[in-house]
Amino acid sequence: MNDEIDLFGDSSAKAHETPTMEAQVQNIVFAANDNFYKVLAVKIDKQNFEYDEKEITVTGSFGDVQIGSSYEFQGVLKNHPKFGEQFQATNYKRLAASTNSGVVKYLASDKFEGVGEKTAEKIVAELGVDAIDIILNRPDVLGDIGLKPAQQTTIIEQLKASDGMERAIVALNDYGFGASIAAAIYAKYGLETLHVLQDNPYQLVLDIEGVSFARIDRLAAQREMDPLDERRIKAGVVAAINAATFEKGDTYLLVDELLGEAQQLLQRTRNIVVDMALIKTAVLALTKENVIVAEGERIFVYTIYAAEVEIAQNMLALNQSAGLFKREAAAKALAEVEAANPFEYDPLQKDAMLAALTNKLFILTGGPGTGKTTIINGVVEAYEKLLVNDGTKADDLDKMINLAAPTGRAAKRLSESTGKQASTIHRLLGINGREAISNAEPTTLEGQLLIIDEMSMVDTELFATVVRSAPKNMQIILVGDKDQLPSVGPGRVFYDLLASGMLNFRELETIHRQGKGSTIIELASAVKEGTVPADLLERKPDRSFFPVHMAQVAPYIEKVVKSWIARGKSVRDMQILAPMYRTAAGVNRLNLLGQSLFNPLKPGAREIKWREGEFEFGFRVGDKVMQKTNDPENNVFNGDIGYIKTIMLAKDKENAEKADYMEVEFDAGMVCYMRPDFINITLAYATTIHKAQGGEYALVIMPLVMQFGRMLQRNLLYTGLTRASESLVLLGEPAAFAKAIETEGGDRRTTLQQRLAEAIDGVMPKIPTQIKRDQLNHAAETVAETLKHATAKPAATKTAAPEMAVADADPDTLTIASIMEGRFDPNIGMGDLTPYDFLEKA
Ligand SMILES: Nc1ncnc2c1ncn2[C@@H]1O[C@H](COP(=O)(O)OP(=O)(O)OP(=O)(O)O)[C@@H](O)[C@H]1O
Repeated sequence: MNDEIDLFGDSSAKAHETPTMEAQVQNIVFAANDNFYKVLAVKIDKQNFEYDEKEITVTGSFGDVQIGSSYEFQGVLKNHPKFGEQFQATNYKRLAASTNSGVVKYLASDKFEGVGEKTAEKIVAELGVDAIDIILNRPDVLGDIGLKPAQQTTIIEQLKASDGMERAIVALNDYGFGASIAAAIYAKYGLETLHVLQDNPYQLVLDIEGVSFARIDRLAAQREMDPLDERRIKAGVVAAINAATFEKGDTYLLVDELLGEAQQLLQRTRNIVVDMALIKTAVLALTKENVIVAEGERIFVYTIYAAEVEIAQNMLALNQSAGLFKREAAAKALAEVEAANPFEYDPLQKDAMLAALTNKLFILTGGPGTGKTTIINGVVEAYEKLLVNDGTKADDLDKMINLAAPTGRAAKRLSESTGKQASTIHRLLGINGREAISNAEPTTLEGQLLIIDEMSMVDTELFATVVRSAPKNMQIILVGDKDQLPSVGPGRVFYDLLASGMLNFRELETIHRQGKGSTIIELASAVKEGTVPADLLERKPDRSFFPVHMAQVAPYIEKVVKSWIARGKSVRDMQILAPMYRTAAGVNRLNLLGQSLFNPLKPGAREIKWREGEFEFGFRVGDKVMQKTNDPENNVFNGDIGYIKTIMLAKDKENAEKADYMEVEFDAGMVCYMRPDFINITLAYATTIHKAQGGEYALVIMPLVMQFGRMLQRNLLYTGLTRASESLVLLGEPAAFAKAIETEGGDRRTTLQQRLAEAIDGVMPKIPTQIKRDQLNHAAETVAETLKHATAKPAATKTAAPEMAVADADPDTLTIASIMEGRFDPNIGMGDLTPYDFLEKA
């Protein structure tokens, strides 16, 4: 039954070079319940690689593995830090069963309801060791040997399902899909998986997150699928909307933009000409199939369109219902909580807490140090008191309140500050972050209350999933800082919910954090207000701004870092943040600098040379690194920070596979990386501000130079500097600081506020609304025109940074105008001041 499925005709040739073994499964040590990942204990019959033992652990994506059956496994031998040598299978196939007892055990297992050991023994006695293949080929054989009809049906259906699943997994392994993504694909298509893969692999682009158009296009090209096939054009259109909305954070695209983007994508990946008429036909077909929705000139992916509508409807309905507790009871509980506090809540805080306790929906925003965490704590405590008064047992309280945040790091901080269990939103909803969120089947939340912190980072689709998972009577409190960067994914939910003015919210204004953190917070407030503080360049106990040119950024950071190290401080407590990767003040360059200072290459020490595009560096033991993708199997997620503990080099032949190998220690535990996995980590002495969202560091060093160009935006600057809890070192051009403040970037095109208004008026949009052909014709003309001009335009030239060196400016008389005009020499006024001074006194 298990003929090797060779979709693209190249796997058999590779099989010879790939480490391969035939082995009998002794036991299933672990089977993930939400994907195909399994750990098997096997006894080796034969292998084509060096390995002295007879038994080994095999990991990988497998279907319904049968204990006692023999399989051929292909993959690599790895050295796991905890579990020793393991065979990591990239694919497998079942060989003919080798023992009768194995087949009996399988048929008698609880997969086959109503089939006991006796019946299983009877089947094997009659049909022999090949019983399963015989039944699959000739199902009526079970009747012939006298099984009851119900038993026949159970066995045949279960065997067919398991066989189909196995074929699908083998094919998915062949494509190189990992366990989670394979599970997402199988969850979507079930027994149709093979059919979809063979007939229209482009469907995966539409249905499964993380399956890129380019990847499927490469595979389809190998199969010589027609590049003008309608299925390809449709997938290209959807991929183009997804790419454009993700890049800009908008929830929709204008139709003329879409046609242009789609044409470019479809032409680029196969180097062909795609007629606009074909794309228009595909757009029309997709609107008819409800894959995309057109509303006037705006085109949405259906799931995002529906997500905005759903969020609006749910939020409004929730907002109109009263909370579980009455005002008097809530006030009494709050007074008790406050009495036990070392301080009194300010009036705005009190008001916010009362609103949080007595409304079904409550939204809280505030800058750093205004007491958001304090309010979460107070509300949780008061809520627990109220629940106990209402008869909830103390042991059940934890189940009643869900605390969640969008990233692992933010969840950890929430858990530390509340002393209660907090999880990522994904984990709370039981979704692994790999399947398209619209395909995910989240668990229904339990309990009475859901509090989400760092809400500004939550995107439209994730929040729609939250809303869908929360039972109608669940109270929701959303907490965040609206002035921070919006989510990475499309939308700006938190901002829109607040800006609509239709939902219960409070904004905290009084800064309560005293002492060390205070002038950083003052600076943050000024940035938020859009003003450059007069004391920007003054030295404060906790912050300083060193006015330097781009070329001096690295040498100055070096001084700051050396001083940090000299004071016995650790790399763990500091972070260099920059808005972008390139330039001499960008993340890449500063990572190399950070590495050279914190972890210089010692003579004879190991280093694995690596390259990310133009960025070349080496991984060393001790390096601070960041995970760049979600890896639910190892419990590490995009943005998690770890430290390299072990490096093995291929040339030293220290591991069985004689390969380059690293082990990285994360909070969640040790994770191993082989060369193909190295792209999942990068150096993290410096990171982008986006990646640092939700994190907090004792020291933040942040360069700001005009060369950062478009990235100089107010909310980016604000997010970066509010990551600092004790010390902040800004360095660069004051003009860049001023430009960031002037630029209220991040204006995303979304319709959530419009949907809220429609919901309140009771005129919800009809889903879907179809696009008209004349609208497309008009759009196509615009695109053709734009493209014509675009080809005629010379390549964009970089805008030069404004001249800064005018030597007669005095920092004491610094004005915003002078900064903006560049009438300021960044070096004047530095005198003997060095970063050492700042840090020595801090
Ligand atoms: N009413 C108050 N009186 C005195 N101190 C307060 C008051 N409210 C909060 N604080 C204190 O101010 C500090 C900052 O509060 P909190 O951590 O809750 O702010 P936050 O908004 O969550 O800040 P961040 O976003 O930076 O984490 C804490 O030390 C807290 O104990």
